[in-house]
Amino acid sequence: MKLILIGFMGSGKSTIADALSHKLAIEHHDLDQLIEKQSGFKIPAYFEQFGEAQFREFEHQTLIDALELDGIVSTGGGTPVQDANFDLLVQHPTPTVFLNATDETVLKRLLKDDVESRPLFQELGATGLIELKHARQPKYEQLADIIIDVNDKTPAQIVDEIVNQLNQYQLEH
Ligand SMILES: Nc1ncnc2c1ncn2[C@@H]1O[C@H](COP(=O)(O)OP(=O)(O)O)[C@@H](O)[C@H]1O
Ligand SMILES: O=C(O)C1=C[C@@H](OP(=O)(O)O)[C@@H](O)[C@H](O)C1
Ligand SMILES: [Mg+2]
Repeated sequence: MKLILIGFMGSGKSTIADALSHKLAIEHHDLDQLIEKQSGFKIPAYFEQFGEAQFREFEHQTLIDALELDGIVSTGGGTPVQDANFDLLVQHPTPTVFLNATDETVLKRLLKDDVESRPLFQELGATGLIELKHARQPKYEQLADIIIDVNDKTPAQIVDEIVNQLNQYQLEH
C-alpha cells in the first residue's frame, strides 16, 4: 500500500505519517529524515551550508526515490510546490492526503518546536511564514485526493479519519 502526505510546516505530516504507519503496519519514509540520513546534515545545517536551491535539488531526487518505495511518504511543506515535484505528484497514482491546518494551528505547533529546526520559519518570521502558507495553499488543494482538517484533533483522531476516508476513496476508485 502507498500513500503521500502533504501540507504546510507544522500541519503534522511527520507525526501523523509515523502514527499511521504503525496503525497500518506499513513503512514510513519521511523525506526530511531521508535527506538528513543521506546527506549527513540536519535540515537547518543543510540550508546553512548549501542554501535552499541545493536543498530543493536534493529533495527532488529524494522524492523520486521515495515514490518507488512501498508505504507512507511524508513530504516537507515545500516539496509539492516545486514545479518538478508538483508534476511528479500530479501524475502519480498514489492517493495524496492533504493535512489542512489553520494559520493559528501551524503557528501554535511550530512555536512549541525549536524555531531553529525550520530554517524558513527563522528566515521569514511569523508574518512571512503565513504569507508563504497562503501562497502554497492552492497547490496543496490541487494535489489532494483527500483533505483532512487537522485542527483541534489528536493524532489518533486524525489517523482514524485518514483510515476512514482512505477506505471510502478506495471504494470509489
Ligand atoms: N494533532 C496534533 N495535535 C497537537 N500537536 C501536534 C499534532 N500533530 C503534530 N503535532 C505537533 O506539531 C509539531 C509539528 O509536527 P510535525 O509532524 O513535525 O509537522 P510537519 O511534519 O507537518 O512539519 C510537533 O511538535 C508535533 O508533535
Ligand atoms: O516548508 C518548507 O519549505 C520546509 C518544510 C520542512 O518540512 P516540514 O513541513 O516537515 O516541517 C523542511 O522540509 C524544510 O525546513 C523546508
Ligand atoms: Mg515533517
